Amino acid sequence: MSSSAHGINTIILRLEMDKELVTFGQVATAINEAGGDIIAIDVNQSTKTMTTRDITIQVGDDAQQALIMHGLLDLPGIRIINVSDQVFLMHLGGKIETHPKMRIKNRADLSRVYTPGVAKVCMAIHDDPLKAHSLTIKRNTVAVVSDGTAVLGLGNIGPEAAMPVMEGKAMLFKQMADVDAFPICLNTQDTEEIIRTVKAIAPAFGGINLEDISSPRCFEIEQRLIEELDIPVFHDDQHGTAVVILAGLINALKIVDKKIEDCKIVICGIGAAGIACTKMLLTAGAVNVIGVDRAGAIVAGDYDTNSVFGQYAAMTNPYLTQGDLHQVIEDADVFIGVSGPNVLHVEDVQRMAKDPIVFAMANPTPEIAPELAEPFVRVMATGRSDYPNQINNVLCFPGLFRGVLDCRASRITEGMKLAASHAIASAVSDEELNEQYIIPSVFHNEVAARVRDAVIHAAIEDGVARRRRRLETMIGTAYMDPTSD
Ligand SMILES: NC(=O)C1=CN([C@@H]2O[C@H](COP(=O)(O)OP(=O)(O)OC[C@H]3O[C@@H](n4cnc5c(N)ncnc54)[C@H](O)[C@@H]3O)[C@@H](O)[C@H]2O)C=CC1
Ligand SMILES: CC(=O)C(=O)O
Ligand SMILES: [Mg+2]
Repeated sequence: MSSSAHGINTIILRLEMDKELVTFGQVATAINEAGGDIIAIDVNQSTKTMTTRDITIQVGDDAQQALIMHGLLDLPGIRIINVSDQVFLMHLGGKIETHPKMRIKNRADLSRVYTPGVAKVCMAIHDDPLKAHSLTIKRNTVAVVSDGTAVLGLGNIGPEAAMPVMEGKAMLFKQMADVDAFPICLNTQDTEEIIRTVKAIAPAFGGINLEDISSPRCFEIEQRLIEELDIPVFHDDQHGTAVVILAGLINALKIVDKKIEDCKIVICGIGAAGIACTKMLLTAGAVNVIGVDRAGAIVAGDYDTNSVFGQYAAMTNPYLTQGDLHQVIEDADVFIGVSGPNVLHVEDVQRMAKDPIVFAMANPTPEIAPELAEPFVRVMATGRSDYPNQINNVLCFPGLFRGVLDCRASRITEGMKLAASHAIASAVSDEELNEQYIIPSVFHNEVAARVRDAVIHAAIEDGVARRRRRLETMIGTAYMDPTSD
């Protein structure tokens, strides 16, 4: 599936046109009739008989792109020389690179940043390993680790194919919160080997962000790494997503004037994101949460109590509601989808309670297309950037890790996650809050700083902040003071 299958995209067509057989007007009409929007035209080459033009076109999806191509090929005297897709162009050669902080101008500099000078620094860290936090990049680094088993909603596509997502996460870490993140895609899907490998690379990092590792392996991998490492480990798809969902729900419930404890909440997709989201909503006061996976509602008694679904059933579905998604959705106040594409139907949404809230967060294709659901819901959100109300873990992980690195937290507590949710929700003021704006934009310039401050505050309260300098003075300061310890 190409990326243009997932939203508006821009393509550039290089067309060779025989001037005697076809006019540019005919070309433009063919593109417009197929639904394409021409946004730029460049003449690349022109002779008496032939002209080559680059035509930049906005297209809705792959089907529309194919329609445009067919329309053009139906014209006489047209040859399509090349099609370039902006999404692919932006990925050429990867999306990130490393930069040195200073230039080595001469031998004296060389002898300081490298041998022999560097040896002094090595030995200082050898004598006091904590100095690695102030004398190496560890102070500001996060490893974004994936095994490629649950990449977005694309499934087990392997480590190479996971790289573009992990590079994207690294870009976001840097741009949103000045964290230096490294995409690390492992060529193993074995739980023990992943744990061993992450532990082995940990010395270079101040934190570990696990990404797109499928459930249930992700639970053990995260738990073991939390126990066995002295830096924070956070599975973004579980907790980052849960933090942002709760933030969105806090604000959406204000709009519909309902209390979380009174709501029937259906969560579809009881994997990494679904389980963490459930736990967070229960902590926030939800009572009637019903989880639905491929085999229908998860009900106590149907599963071994030690299994993942057995443990899930024990904390949810108090009224033992049974059935598939289309049955369970009846009278639900809230639907949260973290499963796969198009599992929720318009008829389901129509049977929800008054003022339904639908968060269809499967990426890249949501559980229901907003165009279909919107006429029947009060608040609609997706995980995507091309619709309003983007509920995406990018609102959490940059600011959260910024806070964690700045206060050198030993781990990430429930209190820190809850604080992050409230910080994100608070970035939408009461005056701004409306059906189309329940969650701040990913580009809201205060979100990462708010999350960072709230996380540091909670880390101090929970006793997990290890920074030696007076921690209180960090809140509200500029990011990271490199001279302080
Ligand atoms: N918007 C956001 O920030 C985020 C969105 N997601 C999306 O949520 C989805 C799940 O992600 P993870 O929890 O990491 O994956 P996962 O693989 O851990 O869990 C997915 C779960 O959904 C279930 N599922 C799949 N198709 C289903 C269907 N038709 N009906 C019911 N259940 C179904 C699977 O059995 C599995 O239990 C993906 O599409 C992912 O892109 C995940 C994390 C963040
Ligand atoms: C956003 C994200 O992390 C996911 O869809 O997996
Ligand atoms: Mg993810």
